Amino acid sequence: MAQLTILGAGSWGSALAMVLAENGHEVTLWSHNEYHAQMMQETRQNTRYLEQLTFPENVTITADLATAVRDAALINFVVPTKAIRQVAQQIKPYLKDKRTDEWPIIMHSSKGLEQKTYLRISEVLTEELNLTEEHPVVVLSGPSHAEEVANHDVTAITAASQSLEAAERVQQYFMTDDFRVYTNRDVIGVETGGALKNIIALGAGILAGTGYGDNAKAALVTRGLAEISRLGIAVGADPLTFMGLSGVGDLIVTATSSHSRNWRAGYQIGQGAPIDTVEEQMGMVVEGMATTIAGYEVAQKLHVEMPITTAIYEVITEQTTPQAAIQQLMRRDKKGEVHFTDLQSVLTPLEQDKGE
Ligand SMILES: NC(=O)C1=CN([C@@H]2O[C@H](COP(=O)(O)OP(=O)(O)OC[C@H]3O[C@@H](n4cnc5c(N)ncnc54)[C@H](OP(=O)(O)O)[C@@H]3O)[C@@H](O)[C@H]2O)C=CC1
Ligand SMILES: O=C(CO)COP(=O)(O)O
Repeated sequence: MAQLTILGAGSWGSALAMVLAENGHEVTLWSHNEYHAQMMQETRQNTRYLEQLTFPENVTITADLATAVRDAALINFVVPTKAIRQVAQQIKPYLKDKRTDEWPIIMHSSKGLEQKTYLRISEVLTEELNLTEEHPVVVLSGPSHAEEVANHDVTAITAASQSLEAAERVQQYFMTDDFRVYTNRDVIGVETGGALKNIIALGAGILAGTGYGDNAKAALVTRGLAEISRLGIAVGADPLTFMGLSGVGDLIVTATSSHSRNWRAGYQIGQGAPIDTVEEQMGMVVEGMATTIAGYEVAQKLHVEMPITTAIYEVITEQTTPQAAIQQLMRRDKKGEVHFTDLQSVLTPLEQDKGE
């Protein structure tokens, strides 16, 4: 059995460590917090992030990055997006030579876009670890609340990579009777869907917190998917990916569930909580806040129309209220409902714009 490493001991890193361990692998779970690592190693629990889980014996928890990384056959980044570049820089000294057979699979299971550069996480890892086409990143993404995975509820998820072989190895490592993994080649689509759905989940929470009902939720999710797809296609994704687990699947699970930290943060905002306190109150990462900023900025840069993202951006930057933002969305010019198959023709003029 292989030696596999998870970097990041929050809720998702802990749940994924459990999945790998249940498949019989030797798993190392790394936390950057020495005290937290020691507590988890001693008590076999992660009471701070995922209390229902008991770590199997074959999970070792450490705060020592060299130990975590040196002999790993797979390194899975599961830290918040804002920490990805820093953690990649930290592991560099401990990685083996790329020319040897011992080079690990580099993968991530996080969801977001880097602030200011708007890079996807695989692009940050490729940049920092000088990865080549021979060693492409694998992305694990899809509808998967950590709590439900820890409870052995049934989950289906996607492993995407430019290398089908690498994606299939990840599929092999993770797949269990209640954790089903599909492979996919569209890394851009899978990462873009995973990142942008958090914006819409935040919006769905805001709607619920403000008092709107199911019609509004369905409208938001459906039109949200249209704009996620529009931006995704503009950056090179396959439109069909947004119909899959990492697209509509993850959007449904996040925008309709109170498990979702993004939905809950939105709900608090809709209820009138001060926006600058919402993330801290959650005590866990709320990726949608930063992704809304990045998503809005990149849409502006690429001239992609994203009215819902713009409305949520204006709410979280306190330029408008949820009620005023919803009114503004409803009073936009009359439109036809553009189908996904038509999106490419809609985008062609935008593509030309980009080239100017
Ligand atoms: N939870 C879920 O159900 C799912 C989450 N994801 C994604 O996985 C990623 C991680 O989320 P999740 O585990 O839920 O987040 P949590 O908030 O539960 O945990 C975050 C973890 O990252 C650690 N961390 C924070 N900053 C750094 C840093 N600079 N260096 C190293 N470690 C750091 C935290 O440590 P400490 O608190 O000790 O500082 C904590 O262990 C996110 O991108 C999320 O969108 C994807 C699918 C499902
Ligand atoms: O990505 C997730 C489920 O697939 C988790 O979403 P939250 O970060 O909103 O909890």
